[in-house]
Amino acid sequence: MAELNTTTRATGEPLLEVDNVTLRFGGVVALDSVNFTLYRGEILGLIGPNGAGKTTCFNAMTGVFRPTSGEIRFDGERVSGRKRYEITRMGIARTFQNIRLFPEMTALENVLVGADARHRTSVVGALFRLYRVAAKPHELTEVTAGGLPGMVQRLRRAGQRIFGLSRHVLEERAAREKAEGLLRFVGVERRRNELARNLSYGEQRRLEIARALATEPKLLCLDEPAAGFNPAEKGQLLQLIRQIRDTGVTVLLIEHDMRLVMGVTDRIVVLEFGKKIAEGSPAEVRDDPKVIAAYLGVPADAA
Ligand SMILES: Nc1ncnc2c1ncn2[C@@H]1O[C@H](COP(=O)(O)OP(=O)(O)OP(=O)(O)O)[C@@H](O)[C@H]1O
Repeated sequence: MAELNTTTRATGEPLLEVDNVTLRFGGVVALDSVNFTLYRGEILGLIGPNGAGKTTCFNAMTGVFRPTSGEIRFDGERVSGRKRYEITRMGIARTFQNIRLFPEMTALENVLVGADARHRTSVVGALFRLYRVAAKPHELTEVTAGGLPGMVQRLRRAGQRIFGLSRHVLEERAAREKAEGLLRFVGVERRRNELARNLSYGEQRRLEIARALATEPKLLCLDEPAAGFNPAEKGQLLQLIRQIRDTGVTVLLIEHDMRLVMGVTDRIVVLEFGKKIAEGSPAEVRDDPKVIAAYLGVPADAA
């Protein structure tokens, strides 16, 4: 199935380096001296049987857990020890195994929240500021009170507020347009004003991807994005992942569906019991006796 892959667009330049990472939960060694590099522009699959350490690896990359030892570098900078929002701003976004949207917000608002994680001035904050400023009309009508100094001071304050407001309005408008573009990109633009909880399961999964893309990531980590999908939806997801990569975003994919993984990834890293047991092209990994043994549950030398 490797022939289904699009041409590798990786530049050969490392984007994310997992350097000898070990992560323990008490007595459980979830990651055991794991090493791999993700190259800019590639789609890398991270696979392995249940409990192999895939999600823990995502969690270590995105600041949920700190490695017990070893280091993760992104774009040359150390990730380990940074706060989650800092890592988002560095350019790593993710989706979750279990969908984590804001169910009582509209699809569009969910994407705006993603954009907000990135912006210097908060777009969501701007919406609230709009109400606050609109509630103070007396400051403009009383502008002549207090003589010339008071007038100048009030005019300056009003000017600053109006200037600040217009900047926020412009920023909010740009964010809205971008969010609508992302909803269009993932194919749920018709549902933009619908509450997230009313979207179908497949639409919610796509919405999660749009929200992650709104943070303008260099790297998008997808944790089992095809879980619960029918074959047609999996085919559409495969296309979407390729399109995401074609926009210049590097993709790290955890997925149990082998057809999807083999069809869309450029390279694959295989974990088992927290250790990396194989790495290579989809064809190499598919034919690796250690991988076959890990999946079939038989010793490698007997596979
Ligand atoms: N927060 C935690 N506390 C304790 N143990 C944990 C925690 N998270 C994961 N583990 C353990 O670490 C190991 C790796 O789990 P992880 O969820 O990373 O595997 P996975 O490869 O993502 O599995 P799956 O495919 O089932 O999602 C497992 O033994 C798991 O029980």
